[in-house]
Amino acid sequence: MEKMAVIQWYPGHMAKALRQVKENLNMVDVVLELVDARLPESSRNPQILEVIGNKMHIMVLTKKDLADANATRNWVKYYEENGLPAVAINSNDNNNIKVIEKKINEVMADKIARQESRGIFNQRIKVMCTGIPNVGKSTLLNRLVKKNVAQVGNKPGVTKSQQWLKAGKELQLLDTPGILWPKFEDPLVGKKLALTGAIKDTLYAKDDVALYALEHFMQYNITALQERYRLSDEDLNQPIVEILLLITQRMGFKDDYDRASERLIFDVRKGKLGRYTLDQVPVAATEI
Ligand SMILES: Nc1nc2c(ncn2[C@@H]2O[C@H](COP(=O)(O)OP(=O)(O)OP(=O)(O)O)[C@@H](O)[C@H]2O)c(=O)[nH]1
Repeated sequence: MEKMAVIQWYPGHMAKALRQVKENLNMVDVVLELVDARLPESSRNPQILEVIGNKMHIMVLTKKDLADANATRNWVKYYEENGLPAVAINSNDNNNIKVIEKKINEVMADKIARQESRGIFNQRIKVMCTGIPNVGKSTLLNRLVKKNVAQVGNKPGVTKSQQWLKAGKELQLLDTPGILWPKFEDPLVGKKLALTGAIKDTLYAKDDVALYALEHFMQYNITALQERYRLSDEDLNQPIVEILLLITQRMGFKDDYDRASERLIFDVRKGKLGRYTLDQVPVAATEI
């Protein structure tokens, strides 16, 4: 992934956003750490985690409608078993929003009880919403607030500043811009983030990401690949680069595999090859 190695994707506003998270942490009761259900671990920003420290926090696996349902269940179970409250949601479904509200109340129950024993009632719970770009922070906030207050975009980096919003009678929410970390130790993480739309499209080599997608679907959902691009068993016996060239031809793009790669990535993002989860739950994990 040559392009990724040389292009600067950690602009000033991300460094600033991380500083803001740090500065506001004392003001909030609970942090929602939004991760993409299709890649829960790869979309966890280690810098955000470091800043959050021991603050009470809830893992929110977004876009569960795009992820493999079984894998999502296992991820939620995995986090919960490791002492981290977790919920999976589809922000486009209002019913899912209640799940978050319930979880926040659950996590805050002890603190609320302590406040009430001191005669303090009806304090709004202050919630900070963090995560990488395009993970769905603004969409979730808009749902919780029940109006369009945060700007939503299907490309990363739409939210540029922080804002406090009131949600119902109980919550006060702080939106933050998406934050990526400066360097991916594992190049695979970069490919997964690119494939799912967390990195600007101009910042990665499309064919590299398309080849990764092909490898994933060859292993986990070969039927979807065959059906979508009319590939026979024989076609799939070829080296992966040859398969990409075949798909390019099937798409009618002759030898323009850059264009085909773009289309393939788009298809994966839109769920045209079915639901998928790129991160596998660790089998014998003891801690996170
Ligand atoms: N399918 C699906 N799409 C979602 C969900 N949540 C958000 N999206 C879509 O994901 C894209 C990004 O959502 P945003 O809410 O703008 O993401 P953000 O985290 O605020 O993005 P930044 O401003 O870049 O930090 C939009 O196209 C949303 O419609 C979800 O649960 N399911």
